Amino acid sequence: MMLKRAMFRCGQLCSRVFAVEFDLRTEPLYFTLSSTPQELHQAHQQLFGGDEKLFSLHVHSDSRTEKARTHAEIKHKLSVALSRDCDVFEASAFIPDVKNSVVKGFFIRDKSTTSLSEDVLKTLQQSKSVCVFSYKREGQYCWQELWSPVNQVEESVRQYVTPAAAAERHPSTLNITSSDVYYCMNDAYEVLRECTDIIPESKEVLKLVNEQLETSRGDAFPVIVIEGLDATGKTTLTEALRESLNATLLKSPPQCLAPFRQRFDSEPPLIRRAFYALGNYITAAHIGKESLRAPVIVDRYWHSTAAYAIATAVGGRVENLPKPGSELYQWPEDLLQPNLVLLLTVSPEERLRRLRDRGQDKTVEEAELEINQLFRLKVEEAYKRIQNPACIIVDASPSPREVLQQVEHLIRNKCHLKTTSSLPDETRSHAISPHTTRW
Ligand SMILES: Nc1ncnc2c1ncn2[C@@H]1O[C@H](COP(=O)(O)OP(=O)(O)O)[C@@H](O)[C@H]1O
Ligand SMILES: Cc1cn([C@H]2C[C@H](O)[C@@H](COP(=O)(O)OP(=O)(O)O)O2)c(=O)[nH]c1=O
Repeated sequence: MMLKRAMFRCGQLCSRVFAVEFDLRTEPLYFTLSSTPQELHQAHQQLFGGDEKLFSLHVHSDSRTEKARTHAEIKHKLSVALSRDCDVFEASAFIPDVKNSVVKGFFIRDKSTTSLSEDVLKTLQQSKSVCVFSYKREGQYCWQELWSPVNQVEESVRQYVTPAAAAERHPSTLNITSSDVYYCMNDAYEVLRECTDIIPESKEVLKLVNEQLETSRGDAFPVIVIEGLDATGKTTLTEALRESLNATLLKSPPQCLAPFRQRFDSEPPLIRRAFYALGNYITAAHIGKESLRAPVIVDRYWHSTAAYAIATAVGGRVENLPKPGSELYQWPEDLLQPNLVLLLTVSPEERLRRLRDRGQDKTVEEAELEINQLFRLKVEEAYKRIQNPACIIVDASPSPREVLQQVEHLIRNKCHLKTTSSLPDETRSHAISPHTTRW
């Protein structure tokens, strides 16, 4: 029974294209399966041509929360339980251009002569959501079969690995909508509602959302969002702007969600990103109220939520990101829009200096920067591709005072707002007023 179910699931997988993130600097290795032997290309030989043991493992479930949590659990187990002789690559099985068709998983290359990887896979395979394949070679060819630790899979058919053309859209971009980025409040709300049994804090977060549903914003004071990677100077600038504009300072996620943040940060992206998305709607409600009284400065908002989510979801290199203009960079229809979004940018070296000045451990931070170099590049690129409203790039490498002046200048031009602090004393006045025209 168990085997039948596994075979059914694997059968569904076999009609897909497989992608293995074999080398993060290049595009994935793509292959399909065929009942007749197929010669491997040189690129595929690198993975399938040696004499290492090869396995792939995919996580399948009708429940999205169960699927996300099982995937995260397996990722963790593979990273701690396998020996150093094993390479683990991100892998997926998908139908090209079909949204939500991706079944995520891992590809394992075991160079050892021990049976450790088989033992680990045996335990993992006990989960009804996990499907394991092994890969065997014969001369030029390599075939995939449903893996069983006791070799009882007589019915299993040999499916030959067949090199496939690169997919136009990187597979990781197919499942982003409503799994990593939420384009309306309800989608994010539903995910947390599905989690209330396993994560009791979800109830409290949903309660806060219900209490603070967005109030409408009429002709109000301007709303200016400051975005950027960690240590680009957002806190420094937003504090200065609060002074100079006599503004209210808000942030996303809002203070009321701070007690839950750590809990949700330890959850897989599906749940963690829903939490951050809801944070924006609470902040939006605060913006709606506060902008009736004064200009509002927001430290991170939707751009951060979407850019970090997309950069985490998209494996490998920057080229794998959704192309500029993709619908994945659209602003959610039901989320209050700011008047201006400014993206602070500094060179990686300057960022490192600022992180250090802030007291972060030098070696830990350097190692992190190195490992996450690709991630940072992807976040920054995603920031720049988000539309309606798009962000304006601000070079944040000069002194805090110069950055403030530059930003004040932009605000004056774009929001028709007079600012006071960095002007000469005699010209200072409380010159900020609400707008009579629509922003
Ligand atoms: N324009 C600037 N020039 C030099 N150092 C800066 C500048 N802006 C901020 N810093 C310093 O860099 C560090 C990070 O700034 P911070 O405002 O906390 O960044 P963020 O809020 O984006 O993480 C702090 O130590 C801060 O004093
Ligand atoms: C607002 C937001 C932040 N983040 C991430 C980005 C940063 O790595 C991290 C920092 O958040 P932040 O609250 O700005 O912390 P700090 O004040 O210490 O800089 O949270 C998201 O992943 N999604 C979001 O929606």
